[in-house]
Amino acid sequence: MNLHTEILERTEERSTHDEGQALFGHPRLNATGAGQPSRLEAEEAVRTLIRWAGDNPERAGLLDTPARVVRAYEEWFEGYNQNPASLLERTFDEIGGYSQAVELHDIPFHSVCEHHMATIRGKAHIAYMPVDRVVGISKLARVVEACARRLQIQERLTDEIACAIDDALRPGGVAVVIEAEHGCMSTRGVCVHGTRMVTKRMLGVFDTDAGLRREFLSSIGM
Ligand SMILES: Nc1nc2c(ncn2[C@@H]2O[C@H](COP(=O)(O)OP(=O)(O)OP(=O)(O)O)[C@@H](O)[C@H]2O)c(=O)[nH]1
Ligand SMILES: [Zn+2]
Repeated sequence: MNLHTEILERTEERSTHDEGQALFGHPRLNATGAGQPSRLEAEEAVRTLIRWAGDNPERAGLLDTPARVVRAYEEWFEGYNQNPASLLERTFDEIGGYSQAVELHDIPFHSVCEHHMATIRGKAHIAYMPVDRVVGISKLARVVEACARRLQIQERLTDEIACAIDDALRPGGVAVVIEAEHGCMSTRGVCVHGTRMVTKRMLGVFDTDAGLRREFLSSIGM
């Protein structure tokens, strides 16, 4: 089967990923809402952690810290208020005869590991094979942000980015590679610096066509 036929068949036959488990509606991505503590309760929790760390939340330098931390959480976890797929709703279909992969490399991101709530910092590389339409390229970086600004493990982050693009754009295939350093490994526990965790999610033609996959991986230096 040639690549074009494969893409068409995929477009016609495939169903959405986990129908009824759309990213935003999925329980793991929709943890806020009912039962969400008030801002004052959240600030009190930060005071407790300051005491747990061994310091005094009433000393002058720490008085405003709980409010700052709670505001910072609103930025670090902004993803819970975003629906990644909806960021890809506006598409462009005047793409001439363009029929090759579209790639965006080296998208920096910051996430928080769900085991230790330590920083995951790294970059994502994305490719998709458009079928008749493309998305504004900045939207791919926005999808990474929306998925990363939550409590995550890297494998799921990789999967969610790929599935959001796949569900929204219905392309011939999607490839997502993430390389990241985990603060929970470098600043505590085993205390190993400079390691890089690499995860890959290949869908559609990037899964079935080894040549295409190799081309993408080699274009990002892998
Ligand atoms: N697979 C995977 N593991 C992760 C990720 N982020 C953190 N981890 C690991 O999750 C594991 C949690 O292991 P536990 O044994 O429950 O926790 P722990 O006792 O704090 O483990 P150490 O980090 O080895 O001290 C650790 O090995 C972390 O390195 C991730 O994104 N993916
Ligand atoms: Zn961790």
